[in-house]
Amino acid sequence: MPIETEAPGGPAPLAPPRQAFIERSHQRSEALGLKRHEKCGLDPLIRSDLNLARERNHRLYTHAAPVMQLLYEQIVNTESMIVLTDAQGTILHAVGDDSFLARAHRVALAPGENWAEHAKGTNAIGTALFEEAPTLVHGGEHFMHANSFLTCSAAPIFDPRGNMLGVLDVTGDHRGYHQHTMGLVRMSARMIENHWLSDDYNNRLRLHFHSRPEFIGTLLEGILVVSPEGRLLGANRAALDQLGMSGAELRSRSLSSLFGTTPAAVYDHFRMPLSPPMQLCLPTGQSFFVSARFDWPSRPVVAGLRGRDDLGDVGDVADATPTRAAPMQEAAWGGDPAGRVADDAEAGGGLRFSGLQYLRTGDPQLETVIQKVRRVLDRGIPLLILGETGTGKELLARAVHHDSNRSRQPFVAVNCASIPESLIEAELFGYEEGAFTGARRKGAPGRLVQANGGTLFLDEIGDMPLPLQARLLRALQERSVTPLGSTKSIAVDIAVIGATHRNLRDMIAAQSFREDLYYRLNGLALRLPALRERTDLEAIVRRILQAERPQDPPELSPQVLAMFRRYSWPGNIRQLANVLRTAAVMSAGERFVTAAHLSDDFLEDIQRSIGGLTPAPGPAPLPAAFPAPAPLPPAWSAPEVAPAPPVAFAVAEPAAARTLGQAEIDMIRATLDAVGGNISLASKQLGISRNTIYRKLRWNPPGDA
Ligand SMILES: Nc1ncnc2c1ncn2[C@@H]1O[C@H](COP(=O)(O)OP(=O)(O)OP(=O)(O)O)[C@@H](O)[C@H]1O
Repeated sequence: MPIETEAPGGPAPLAPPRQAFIERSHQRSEALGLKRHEKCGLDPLIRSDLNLARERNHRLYTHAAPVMQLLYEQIVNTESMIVLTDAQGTILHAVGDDSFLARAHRVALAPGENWAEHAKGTNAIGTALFEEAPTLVHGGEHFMHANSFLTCSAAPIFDPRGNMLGVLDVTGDHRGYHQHTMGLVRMSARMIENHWLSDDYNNRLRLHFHSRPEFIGTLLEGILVVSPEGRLLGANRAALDQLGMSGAELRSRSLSSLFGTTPAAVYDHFRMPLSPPMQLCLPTGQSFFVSARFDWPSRPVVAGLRGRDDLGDVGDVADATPTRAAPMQEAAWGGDPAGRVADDAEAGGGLRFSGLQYLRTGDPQLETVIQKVRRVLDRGIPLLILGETGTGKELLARAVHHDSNRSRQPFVAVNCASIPESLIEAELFGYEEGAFTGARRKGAPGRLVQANGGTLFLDEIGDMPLPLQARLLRALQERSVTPLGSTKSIAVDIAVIGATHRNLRDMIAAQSFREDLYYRLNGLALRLPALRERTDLEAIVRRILQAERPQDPPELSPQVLAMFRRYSWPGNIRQLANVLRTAAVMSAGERFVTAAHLSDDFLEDIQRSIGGLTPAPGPAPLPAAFPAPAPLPPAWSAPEVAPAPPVAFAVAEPAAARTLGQAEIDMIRATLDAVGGNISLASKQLGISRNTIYRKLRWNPPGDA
């Protein structure tokens, strides 16, 4: 619901603490030599610096974008805007009503401008940065008179270790001030922080808690991240608030000193899928209800699990709400669709989590792949996984490791394309103390040695430079590694799984990949189907939505499902997961994901990919800082309230023009083709890093192009 406009006015007269807060900031502004009558001239970063700042803060924006969009829906048509800045106060992105964006631009409230106190004096962004606290600056409280037509509510955003990431701000005309805005901004900042935390620690045990059980799963819940040994690794702000501790204080504690329990006891409690939350007490006697989550793959689930839904809730170890019954389709594939298989050897005849079983969601091509893998499991046969980006190559490698008899040893993944060429050798083989300038003093063991006893996953193996291919081959054949700068070799016992989206045979013909290494890696080649070739799109969607919103997993409306089925998914399951992650947040509280919950970038992409659709009156105009969307088909333009029959798409328009980002990707692809897929050569020709090439060719979530 949009914010109601209030009668002109402002916040209640300054309460003493707020008054002191504002006065302190005015004193700082004066001490900085700023003048109240100064005109806020434009002094933006040059375009490339802004792009650099955006690139540096890409992750922040990825997490903030869906939240900003949600927030924008609340403030649309209220003469206001939403601003995201980095930790230095530079505006990275702004969205808002066109007319207000134009007014804000006149006082330099626009991307590329810096709003730290030293640049603009007292203002919500700069003062929130300085005070590291949510800040409201209204009308004449701004230091510079030119800004006194604004009312600004800003909240800092922190990572789970307490580092400042940036500021989220809602600014509007001061006559439209509404007391709820600050609350909305604070909650939105918390949402971004919680996303960040889940993303950082998605394979760790996470405890979700609150003193009232009904608040678990809401933005008010505290989240603690716990290491297998019981150390507290991170926490969200609600956790610190509830526990009354700083991040540093919390990190010095352990789960047992805080709550008098251990990870093993937590796992034990949540062994049963429908276990109620635990009740845990601080040493002070304050009591909390706690539920726990962790994401697969991380440990075997033992004993007594009964059938649950097809989603297997991806490692949820606690869920106070009952889940839906298993759909027949998945049950028909045999075993427990959540990935559990009977295993008498484990846990006294209990059930064991199977990574490969987890991947069976009904696609016959994948089924064949899994059958093949099962036949060679633990036979010392190297696997080579082929498939487009995002098809699940790493997930399959992890599943193989998980189900193998090496599962208790490390799984080490190395992405050969994302490590700078000059560092790959040291990264893989390690180095001795003082082996080269810039190396860590003590030396490093190298990934092959780290994987000893376990599995080494060499992702993007086609991007390994030729000289290193020879070295890798030698290490694999001799089963030993000699670190850089050392004369001693170290014996290693590793299972190797390679993966690539390239055609290695073509590379061999072009002499950019060694034939002998190819045969050494290719004991069994497995091709993962692209998402568009798979028949289990719906099952994968259900699984991802369940993982995103375990308490109330939404479903796709028939329109969206129809679109998804027709789309080509160039980024495969990674792209699907990103789209659904955003949609799950956007559709919070609703049963269906509709087109209104999808990002405009994605809708534009779909439109281009499906090949031109009937233009419609179009959605509400997009804020200036987002690229203008292509017109949407009628079914997408109005908010869907309930599912309706699938839409028939009429081909009426030529495909939309390429975006700048697409043109860039095309150029990278063309260059790569011209140099036979050699990333190093392409990066030299294009003047960009190997890393950038790699990143751009992966499907990136909507954000900075
Ligand atoms: N069957 C699946 N169910 C749910 N999520 C999946 C499935 N397969 C892959 N994913 C998710 O899709 C994303 C991409 O998977 P993964 O990294 O394994 O792909 P990849 O082929 O190795 O990609 P790249 O070639 O770019 O390295 C991950 O977030 C992964 O968890």
